[in-house]
Amino acid sequence: MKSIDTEKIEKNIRQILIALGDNPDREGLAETPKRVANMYKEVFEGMRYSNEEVAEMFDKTFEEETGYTVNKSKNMVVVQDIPIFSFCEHHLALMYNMKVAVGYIPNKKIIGLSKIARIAEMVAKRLQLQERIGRDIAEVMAMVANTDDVAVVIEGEHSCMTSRGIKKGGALTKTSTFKGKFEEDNELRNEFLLLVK
Ligand SMILES: Nc1nc2c(ncn2[C@@H]2O[C@H](COP(=O)(O)OP(=O)(O)OP(=O)(O)O)[C@@H](O)[C@H]2O)c(=O)[nH]1
Ligand SMILES: [Zn+2]
Repeated sequence: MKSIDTEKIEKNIRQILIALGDNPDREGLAETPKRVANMYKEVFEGMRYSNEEVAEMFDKTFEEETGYTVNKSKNMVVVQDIPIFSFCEHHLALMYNMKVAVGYIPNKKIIGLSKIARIAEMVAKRLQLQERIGRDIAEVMAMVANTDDVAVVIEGEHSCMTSRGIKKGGALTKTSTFKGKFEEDNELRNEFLLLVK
């Protein structure tokens, strides 16, 4: 676990305000460096933890009592439409309208459903790439669920593409990550994609 140096962020945001030609001491801006530092602490919380540490944090599983996996090795659990925000590492720009779908095939134990959303949220709270958010979620899920059979689909809009640069508002990026049986078994992968459509 690492800590986020809010004092350093505060000092540097003040310098950015000066570089922008504004007066950091005027009333509206006086507390802005502190506010931004606190905001960064919140929205980049996931940078404090490795994927292993995130897995330990949300490792709430239940022995599989429902018979869900008995003789049906391919039964999957899917949680979709998990809303997240993130920040692209290239521009520090917001990724928004993001929705995550996570599927896995239980291996003797099942994960508390809210923990799946918590995992997605925590890894998104880093300087990210959409592709890497998918990989991070899949990696943490695999550790918590003790299975390699994990699928993640993410869609999102990137403000670095919609509000600046090429300015293509509405352009939607979709990424997928498949591990284990989802990677090997076309039928299974298609079933997952059909479920989350
Ligand atoms: N693969 C991927 N690319 C991203 C993501 N977020 C932002 N990018 C892209 O990262 C690239 C950075 O490209 P550069 O050419 O270095 O940056 P730039 O000059 O600001 O480029 P433009 O955005 O085209 O104006 C851009 O094409 C962004 O659209 C992401 O999550 N995944
Ligand atoms: Zn960007």
